[in-house]
Amino acid sequence: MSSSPADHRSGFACFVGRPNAGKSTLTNALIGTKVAITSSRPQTTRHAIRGIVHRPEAQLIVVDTPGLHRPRTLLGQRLNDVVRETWAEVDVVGFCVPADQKIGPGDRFIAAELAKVARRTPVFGVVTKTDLVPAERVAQQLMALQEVMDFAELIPVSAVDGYQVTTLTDLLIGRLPVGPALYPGGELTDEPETTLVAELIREAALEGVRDELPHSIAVTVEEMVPREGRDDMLDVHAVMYVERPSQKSIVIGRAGERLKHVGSEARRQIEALLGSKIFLDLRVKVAKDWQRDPKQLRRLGF
Ligand SMILES: Nc1nc2c(ncn2[C@@H]2O[C@H](COP(=O)(O)OP(=O)(O)OP(=O)(O)O)[C@@H](O)[C@H]2O)c(=O)[nH]1
Repeated sequence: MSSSPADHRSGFACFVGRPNAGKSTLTNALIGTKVAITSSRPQTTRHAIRGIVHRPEAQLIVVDTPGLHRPRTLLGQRLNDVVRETWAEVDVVGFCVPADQKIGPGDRFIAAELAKVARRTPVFGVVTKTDLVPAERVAQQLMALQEVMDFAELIPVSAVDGYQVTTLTDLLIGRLPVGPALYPGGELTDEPETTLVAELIREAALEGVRDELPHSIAVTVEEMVPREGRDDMLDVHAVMYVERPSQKSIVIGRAGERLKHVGSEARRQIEALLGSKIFLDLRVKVAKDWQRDPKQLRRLGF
């Protein structure tokens, strides 16, 4: 661990907001590397993946939580528990509302929950995706957001064109306690590599399946080992779980085309993450109703 100046700050932040608010993309923009999972489908972030902003004067650890939502399954309940636990632990929370959508009941539901932690933890109102709308619309959204609850800061940002991403980072850092760096320099995430690899495969699989049910796919990495006799190649053995045989045929596709595409897309992402060539052995299995079965949930890492 590097030595830190006396006024060095360190601590945790997380972004909350309804599905698709842009939390993962914003986390990636802050960190500058792809660690959280983005997808155009809602509620795809499951793990509290952390990315770390390293600066000489501060270390900001971003915890990316799943979206808070009305729970219908055991998995849904666990996700909400994770969200609340995360809020209780962090130093500052960013509540994300997209600039291009009206503030609705979903946002108010989250704001009401957030108001409970706002006494102890500063909550920022963050208007995301400002690149999608004209400036007047951003201003209107800021005013509408101000009505929802008392924020410690209000700030518009765009993760896509980088607007105010650094300013937001500065403001977040300003709320961290004085303290030494908590993680060694250069480390971007403390998730085990296998979890990140599994998430990348799941993301690729979700992009491939245009119809339904992001929650019906889970991925585990069974083994990740260097290829014998080569130091530039890893063998990755992974299993994609679906809930029903019908879903299995969807993810495999006609003559295996879809699975092949998912495999090569995931391989590209994993190679970029690990900086090594990989061979991906990806199999599909049916784990009946895994979302409702505590034993299976545990095995799949929830
Ligand atoms: N134009 C634009 N699109 C964005 C921006 N940020 C995110 N998006 C898009 O909005 C969609 C949702 O973004 P995510 O970052 O996955 O949203 P999220 O809030 O993490 O979503 P969940 O994981 O479902 O809770 C994706 O298609 C992103 O590409 C932005 O600043 N500008």
